[in-house]
Amino acid sequence: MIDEMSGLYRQLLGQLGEDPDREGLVDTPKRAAKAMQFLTQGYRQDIQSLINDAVFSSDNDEMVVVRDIELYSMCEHHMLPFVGKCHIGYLPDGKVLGLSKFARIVDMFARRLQIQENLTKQIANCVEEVTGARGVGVIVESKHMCMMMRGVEKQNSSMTTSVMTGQFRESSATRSEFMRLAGY
Ligand SMILES: Nc1nc2c(ncn2[C@@H]2O[C@H](COP(=O)(O)OP(=O)(O)OP(=O)(O)O)[C@@H](O)[C@H]2O)c(=O)[nH]1
Ligand SMILES: [Zn+2]
Repeated sequence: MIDEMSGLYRQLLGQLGEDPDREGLVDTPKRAAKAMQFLTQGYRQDIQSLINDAVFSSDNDEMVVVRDIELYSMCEHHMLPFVGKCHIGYLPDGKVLGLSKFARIVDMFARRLQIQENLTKQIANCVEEVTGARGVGVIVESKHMCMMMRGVEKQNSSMTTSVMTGQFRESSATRSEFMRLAGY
């Protein structure tokens, strides 16, 4: 896969008017292919091995919030990065998830070609499925390079998306508690 992708990057360099054989670029196709593979590794990950049974029984049924998980993804329209943070809250129902797994779930979905709305929903659905929670809230706030480096070239706008399920959707008190704990 790396070799084939390197070939494509080499062609791309040629299309850009570059000389792929000049000193600075000799290893670039391979590096770019490896980088792209890393940035899209979410396609090749499996949720079961990622969670690795790190779901623990607990009789604490109060809200858990993990905030400020940094997020690097790429938009499916331009294949340019969008960068930001994600906050996840859930109401456990007898089971809690290992803390690091929230960040792993975010990365698994972020390292694919995405739109932010779908990414937010996929994270929420996954946390809900894995924990069997009474409700899940996910907020993603990010800046899109396709709006900053090109296109409308707006440097200061950011996009916030949220998905609330179960009790987070039904109860405004639960939602408010989540927003407060997430720092809003
Ligand atoms: N809703 C949403 N839109 C996104 C996201 N990432 C990129 N976009 C938008 O996708 C749209 C694609 O619009 P097109 O008109 O097909 O593409 P374009 O000519 O490159 O658009 P401009 O960016 O306006 O120059 C743009 O409005 C982007 O800002 C995302 O995560 N969510
Ligand atoms: Zn884009």
